[in-house]
Amino acid sequence: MTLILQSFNSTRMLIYHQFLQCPSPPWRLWSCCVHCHTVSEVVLQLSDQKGPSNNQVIKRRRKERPSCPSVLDRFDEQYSQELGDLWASSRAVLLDPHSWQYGVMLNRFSAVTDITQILQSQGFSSLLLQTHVSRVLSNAPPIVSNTEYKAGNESVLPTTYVSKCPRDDGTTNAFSQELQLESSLRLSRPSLQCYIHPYPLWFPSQAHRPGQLKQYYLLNAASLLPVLALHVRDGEKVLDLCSAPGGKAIAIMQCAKPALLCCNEPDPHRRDWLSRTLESFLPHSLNTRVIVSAQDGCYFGQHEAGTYDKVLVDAPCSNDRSWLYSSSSQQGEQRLKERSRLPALQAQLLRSAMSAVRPGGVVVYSTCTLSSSENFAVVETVLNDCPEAELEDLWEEIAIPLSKYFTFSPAHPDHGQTLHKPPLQPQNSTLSSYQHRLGILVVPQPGKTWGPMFLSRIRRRK
Ligand SMILES: C[S@@+](CC[C@H](N)C(=O)[O-])C[C@H]1O[C@@H](n2cnc3c(N)ncnc32)[C@H](O)[C@@H]1O
Repeated sequence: MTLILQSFNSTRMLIYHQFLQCPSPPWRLWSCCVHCHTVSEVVLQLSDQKGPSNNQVIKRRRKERPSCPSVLDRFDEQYSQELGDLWASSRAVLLDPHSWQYGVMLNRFSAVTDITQILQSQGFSSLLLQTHVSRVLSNAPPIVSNTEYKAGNESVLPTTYVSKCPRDDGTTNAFSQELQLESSLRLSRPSLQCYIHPYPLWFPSQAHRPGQLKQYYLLNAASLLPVLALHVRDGEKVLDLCSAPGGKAIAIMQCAKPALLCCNEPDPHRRDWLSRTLESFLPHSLNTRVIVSAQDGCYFGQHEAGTYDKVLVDAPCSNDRSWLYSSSSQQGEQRLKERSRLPALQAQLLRSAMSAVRPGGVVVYSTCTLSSSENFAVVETVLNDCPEAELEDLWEEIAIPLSKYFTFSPAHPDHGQTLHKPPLQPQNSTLSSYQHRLGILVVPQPGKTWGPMFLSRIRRRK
């Protein structure tokens, strides 16, 4: 096992996890958990089972990239007004990429048992399994049985897989039996599984392996909330209106067996990226049910009015995390200039989604910005324009049960576990309680660095 830490300039380094040697074929992974604010380069050495000659060195360079001053100034001005006290701590998180946490979403179409073991041994725990939200989702009656799944060849997870992961003494243990049970449950009852760590642990992304599906997708765990809010059921027709690079499309396919998932993306480069994601995570047998389209989402609803049961609008927005690290001040300023056009585009996409959904169907609108004009204001505009739009409450269903993991605005003043539902007067925010009822906003905070993520759910009246 080799772990080389290079170029660190402080003793503030803390390694708080044991190295783990995983016996799973075809590769061995030694991994470690490093928490360090000043380490600028970490080299992890991975070795496959064929021996040291096949060693592969993976370098992870954490560049100390400066934030863009003009973007930061604009955010300071706007978000201190909109978020009040929450902005100072959120700002600290956004300005410290070393503190960012990553979620690991498992791919149920791949063999994931070994990954589950690795994650659990490293202190990752399942985000959604124990929550009210997942209970709501898993209470949906399983329409397909285990055998139907296998006949449809939609999972490559053999039921005997865990027997290939013996204990050191060659026997299988209670843990592997538990995993076996979990595996068969996953087959019979699709469920979204995401593992998170309390610390900002880096987990390696998976390279393309010809003929094999990827086992997991790394993401900001808050990105799963819009998918949970969509409540996709087996047999439904679903539209992912702004789909690339496809993280939420993959998450949708973990939750249920839709009759159709249409992934729309007008930008050709991003559409290629989307296609590669779908290919890497979904089996060929789903090719007729998961399709890619290339329309301008603003007009999608005109062409396919009333067609879909569920529509996700994960809109283009000022992506706060990435905008703060614009590659040059020129790029940052250009983005800020174009920012004023976003609310109109977002409202147009949301209107189009309201046309594409059938009466009684559901639209979820989401962004990854804290900006109120791209979040609450867009939803408010469209509600005013569409008499058939009916807002649904996400506080009881998502914000309150998941407040252990995410900080939602308005948070309790002490930033503790308790969350105030918005009809109560917000105490540390300048947004009105009416605005807060338009959706829920995940605000990155120390220790819960997920977000920014805004989501709102609207039902089209019958
Ligand atoms: C926030 S990203 C979507 C992320 C994606 N849902 C995921 O989870 O991986 C927004 C996407 O909307 C696309 N987009 C921009 N303008 C659009 C339009 N007029 N119609 C549809 N999509 C658009 C962008 O190219 C971008 O890929």
